[in-house]
Formats: sequence, C-alpha cells, structure tokens
Amino acid sequence: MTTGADAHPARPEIPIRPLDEAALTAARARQRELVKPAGALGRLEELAIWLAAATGTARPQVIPRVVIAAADHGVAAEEAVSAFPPAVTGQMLATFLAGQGAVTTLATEVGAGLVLVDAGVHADSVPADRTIVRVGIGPSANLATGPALTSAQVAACVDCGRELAAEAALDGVTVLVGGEMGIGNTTPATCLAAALTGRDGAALVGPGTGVDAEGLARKREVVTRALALHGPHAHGPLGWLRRVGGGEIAVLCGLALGAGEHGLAYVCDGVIATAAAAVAVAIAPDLRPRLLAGHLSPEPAHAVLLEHLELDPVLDLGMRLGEGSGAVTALAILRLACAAHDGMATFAQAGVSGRD
Ligand SMILES: O=C(O)c1ccc[n+]([C@@H]2O[C@H](COP(=O)([O-])O)[C@@H](O)[C@H]2O)c1
Ligand SMILES: Cc1cc2nc[nH]c2cc1C
Repeated sequence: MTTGADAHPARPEIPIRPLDEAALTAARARQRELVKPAGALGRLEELAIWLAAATGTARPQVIPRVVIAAADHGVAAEEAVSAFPPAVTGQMLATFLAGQGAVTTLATEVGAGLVLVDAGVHADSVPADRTIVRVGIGPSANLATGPALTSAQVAACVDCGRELAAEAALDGVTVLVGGEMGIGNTTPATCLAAALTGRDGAALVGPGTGVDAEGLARKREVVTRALALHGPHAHGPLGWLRRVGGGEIAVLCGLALGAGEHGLAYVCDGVIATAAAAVAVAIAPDLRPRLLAGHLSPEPAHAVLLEHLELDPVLDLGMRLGEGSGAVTALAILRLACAAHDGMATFAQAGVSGRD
C-alpha cells in the first residue's frame, strides 16, 4: 500500500486568545494580600492565578465540561496491540451513558457535564443513543501498513472538537477536559509522541491496558514499523495526525484548539489526550499557556510529552485509565484552589498583622 504525500498545509491559521495580562496581575496581587504567608498555599496559588489568566477574570470559577471522544483502531484489530478486544470501546460508551464508568462517577462528583463523541467506533458495537455526537466516520485504518485516517476524516474530527469548544464557551463553561476511549489507542499516541519529540518510538512503548511481555514486544515492533513507514512522507503535525493518529485523538486536538480560540482553560488527561494536545500545540504554539496537565500516567510516552510541552502534572496517583479520569480528578484540586483564592480574607479584612 502506498502512503502518499501529505497534501494539506501543515499549519492552518487558528487564532488563539492570549492569556489576560490584567487578570493575571490582579490575581497575583490578590494572592499577595490573602491572609497567609506569601506562597504558603504552594501550587494552589499558581493554579488559581493560571485560571484567572486563562479565563480573563481575577477571581475565576471552575465551570467544567468533559468531552469524551471514542474511536476504534485498525491497528488494534490487525496487530493485537491491546490486552482487550475492540468491542470494549463501544461497550464502555454504553457504560458511560449509564453513568457507571469511572469518569462518569468522578465527573458527577466535581459537577462536570459530559459530552460523548463517536469518532469512529465500530458500527456493530456503538450504542444508538441520540445524545452521542457523531463525527460520521468509521474506525481508523491500520497505521502499521498505511495512513490511519484520510485528510477529510482528520478535518471532520478537528472541526467537531473545535465546534464542541465553541458550544462550551457559549454555555458559560470555563474549563474543558478532553477524555478518550479507544482500545489500541496507546499505540497511535506513542507514535505521535515519538514523531513530535524526536524520541525513539520503541523506548516510549508501555503496557497500555496491560499487555504481557510478548504483547509489549509486538507493540514495540509495530511502533517502529509505523514510524519507519511514515517518517519519510510525513509533513507537519497534521500529517502525523493523519498517518498515525485516530479519530478520538483528532477530535481532542480540535477541542484543545477550540479552547484556545474561545478563551477557555484546558486540562490534559493521560498519554492519549496529551498526545492530542501536543499535536494542537504544534499547530498553534500560542495554545500552550492555556493547558494544564491534570496528572501523570505511568505510560513512558506521557512523561516525555509533558516534558516536551513544559507542563508539570498536578497529580501523580498512578492512574492509567484514560477517559479523562485523571484530569477530572485534578478538577477537584483546581476547584479548591479557586475556593481559597476567592473566599479567603485579606490581611486587612481579617485584622491580622502583616510582615514586619
Ligand atoms: O490515559 C492514559 O495514560 C492511558 C494509559 C493506558 C490505557 N489507557 C486507556 O486504555 C485504552 C488504550 O489502551 P490499549 O492497551 O488498548 O492501547 C484506551 O481506552 C485508553 O483510554 C489510557
Ligand atoms: C474496561 C476498560 C475501560 C477503559 N476505560 C478507558 N480505557 C479502558 C479500557 C478498558 C479495557
């Protein structure tokens, strides 16, 4: 099979809103006045200041929405790179609809609304529920033997993500979380991590859902083969997304870009969601300051992506589920940071003596 050349321009112009300097300055000033030694709330102070700058208000609020994009992957069907069968992708969408998945329970607890997107789930396993947003594409092709997606499929997915961010902004959401579900998708995410950072792909491969030693060796071979196949032809982040990505990764890339366009904060989840965000930053570098790393996944490619993006994860809890679960857990911390920032008295209000 021929891989063809990347026909589309590598970097479409996407206008990203800069951080709000006035809100940043005002939030920093407020933190200095709150009744505590300066810096004593550590990262909580930085989080509140970051959200102020990202959302353009000195006393920011966490109004969250989680978008979970799901897709199936030819590489899972044909190369046996996951510990689970592809049918699990659609079955987990049904579980989310029933409110019984990890992310749905966590999202309820932090008051986050949830949007489910079918970005290429096998037609015979996807639930018929009308609330699911449908991109209208099928599973990706096997990235180890040819491009995973067509240019038109990438465009449809990225546009869907950008539109969902626009809707969220209209609804008054301030913080977007991108989550994903896709059996086999640690393989495309690892390929993207290698392509974007220049690292050796095989060294970034991890167990994903828990493949054994044999599966791990197979996955390393698949990633190495895919990078060798596409490397000579790939141009730019969109070219790599098309060749070794997947529908859910492309939707989350668009979602992160849309967050940047509409002045929202964006919290990255694990290795797959962060690979999508890294593609978005490669397309629109001004997006980077709007991103927060919710947590660190033990997948080796995740730490490499976070280092590449210069993001410091809020949590390191050994979570490796995906679904947006780590990022949603970090929302609880973000909310506490904002509660302290907004609710505390200043030294003057509390009548507490300042420093000598
Ligand atoms: O977020 C992560 O870092 C993460 C790490 C390992 C696995 N996952 C999830 O597990 C699935 C991918 O794993 P695999 O082994 O099928 O490639 C997919 O549904 C992801 O949401 C997610
Ligand atoms: C059960 C299950 C749930 C998941 N959630 C995200 N990835 C997943 C993979 C499996 C296998």
